[in-house]
Amino acid sequence: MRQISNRFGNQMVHQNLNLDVYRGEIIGLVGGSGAGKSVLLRTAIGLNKPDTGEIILNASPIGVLFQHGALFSSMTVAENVALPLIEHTRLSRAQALHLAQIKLALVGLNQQAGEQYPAELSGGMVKRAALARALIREPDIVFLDEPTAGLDPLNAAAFDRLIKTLSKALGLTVVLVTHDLDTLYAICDRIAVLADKRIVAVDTVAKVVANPDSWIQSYFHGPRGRAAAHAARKEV
Ligand SMILES: Nc1ncnc2c1ncn2[C@@H]1O[C@H](COP(=O)(O)OP(=O)(O)OP(=O)(O)O)[C@@H](O)[C@H]1O
Repeated sequence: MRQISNRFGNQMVHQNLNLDVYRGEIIGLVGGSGAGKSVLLRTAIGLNKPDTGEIILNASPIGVLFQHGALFSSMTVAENVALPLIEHTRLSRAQALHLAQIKLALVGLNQQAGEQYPAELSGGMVKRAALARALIREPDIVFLDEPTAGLDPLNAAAFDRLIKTLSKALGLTVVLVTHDLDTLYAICDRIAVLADKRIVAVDTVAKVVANPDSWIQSYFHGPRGRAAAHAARKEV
């Protein structure tokens, strides 16, 4: 991202923002509520045209997991996962559904789950299904908006592991927006901090945590930040 600016009315959300994402890394984007993380994600994937600047994306296709999973309730889980193939390729419906089952297996969902409707699955299973859909066109890069939001801690940790395993096994680049400090410590190779309309720090977790910026200090060294850091150290 080069010199990105986004303005809504007289509200400037991003101003001359720059960020590089490296191939194969998991990079976490953090920032306060309303800092502009979702807008930045939408800009990166082309859903929002920035007022200035450019996105240089050497990847095609891309995969996206939206904040609320966004599966269609009137379709089965497998039909949801197959949809991008049905829309963007010449595969038959049967072929697309077959590939959907394979992707569902990759994220740990069986055939029976594929035949159910989203409302019949648990929150964790819906997230997995949404991830399978994001992966269905074999993207080089996926954008995940708060992937663990709404999951209980055990399911959130399992979903973190799944993202990391898939990223390393498939060489997949992952850009994720998160408020989940455990996710940051557990799976992110680097963290980008969005504050004051730009990326104020981008580095490994250890280096970002040591950054003297006041927002970073209060975010990572508040009670929850300390607990997450402590838990991460214990795991190592
Ligand atoms: N389409 C839009 N029209 C007008 N204002 C918008 C639009 N989209 C976002 N905004 C504003 O841009 C700012 C950044 O919003 P954004 O959703 O990116 O924040 P965020 O960092 O993702 O927040 P959160 O962590 O709470 O999800 C907010 O003040 C929001 O009201």
